[in-house]
Amino acid sequence: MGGRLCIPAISPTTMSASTDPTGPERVVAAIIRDGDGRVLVARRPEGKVGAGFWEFPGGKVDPGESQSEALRRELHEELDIAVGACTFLPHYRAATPPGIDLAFWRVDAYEGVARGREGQEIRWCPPDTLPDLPFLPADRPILARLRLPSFYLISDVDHLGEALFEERLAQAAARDALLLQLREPWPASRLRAYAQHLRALLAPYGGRCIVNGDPNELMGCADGIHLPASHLARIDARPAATLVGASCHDAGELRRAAAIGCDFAVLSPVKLTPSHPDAAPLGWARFRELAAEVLLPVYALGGMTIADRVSAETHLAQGVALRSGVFGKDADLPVP
Ligand SMILES: Nc1nc2c([nH]c(=O)n2[C@H]2C[C@H](O)[C@@H](COP(=O)(O)OP(=O)(O)OP(=O)(O)O)O2)c(=O)[nH]1
Ligand SMILES: [Mg+2]
Repeated sequence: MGGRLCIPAISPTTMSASTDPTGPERVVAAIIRDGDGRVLVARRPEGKVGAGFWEFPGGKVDPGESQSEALRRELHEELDIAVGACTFLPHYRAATPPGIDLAFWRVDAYEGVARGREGQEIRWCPPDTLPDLPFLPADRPILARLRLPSFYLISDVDHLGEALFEERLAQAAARDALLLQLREPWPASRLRAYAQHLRALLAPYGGRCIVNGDPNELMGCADGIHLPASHLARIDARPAATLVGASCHDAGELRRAAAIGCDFAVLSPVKLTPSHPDAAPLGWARFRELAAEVLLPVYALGGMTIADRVSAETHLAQGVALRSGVFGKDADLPVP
């Protein structure tokens, strides 16, 4: 996941199938979730390339077909479902070898009961269990994305006070899947104790808490660790935590986060922010260029609001990172 990647310029408006026989094979794959957040995956049947490996349902785009037409046809053929609304996911980029152009779409609505119509095994799996299945290698970066929500919240406890912070956090967690970073200028003992408390608060909502700081001091107290950029520069191996994130500001730091196997990075500042008035903002165009160089999920940080989520995804971000003070203000909470 390290080096420079060639990202094909795919956009929903330029999606008709290639008629150039020397062009890449265009393939569409579907992310279908049930009400519990489980994802539908299929095992490639005997006789196909990659038989026995797991994949996301889908297949090749026929000449003259748009991607969404191909998606509807493939899911009818493979799963016997009629797809309604579906959404292109520009930030879902697979590690496909040259010659294949694999685009992911989210199925927002469908009719029917999915079944393996071509004799293939299908399963509904919680995203955390997907990495245990033998997946087509190209899909590995997609599995990492599926474990992460669109919102990465950064704590603001010293500013808000514990009671108000926890009230806002619970409100937000009830509305949307959340990953929270506990980031406070506290001694490790206080961070450890409060991280455990927050983890218990978030667990009933399916939210998770990771803690910012030195992995040697904080390991095991939360669902993971967030590495400050200064720490990322000093370590050679990924800390053995369930989830590991890293703060990055340039291409070198992003490549390093990818190389040591972080699960995600946060890239900042995207816009001007009162907390860092002297830092030159990257802007969305530069953010996209930097995010395109790694397959690692990258959150956008700096001057973000909840409404920036859509811009973030079109600029290849996993989602937006924002401080809880901003997150809860004036009931400005995420739309489910
Ligand atoms: N459908 C799908 N294909 C994937 C994924 N990951 C991945 O590398 N691929 C590759 C495998 C194949 O080389 C190609 C898709 O081919 P396919 O065999 O599904 O195409 P198809 O459904 O049209 O099948 P066929 O009629 O050509 O047999 O893309 C994935 O998650 N889903
Ligand atoms: Mg297929």
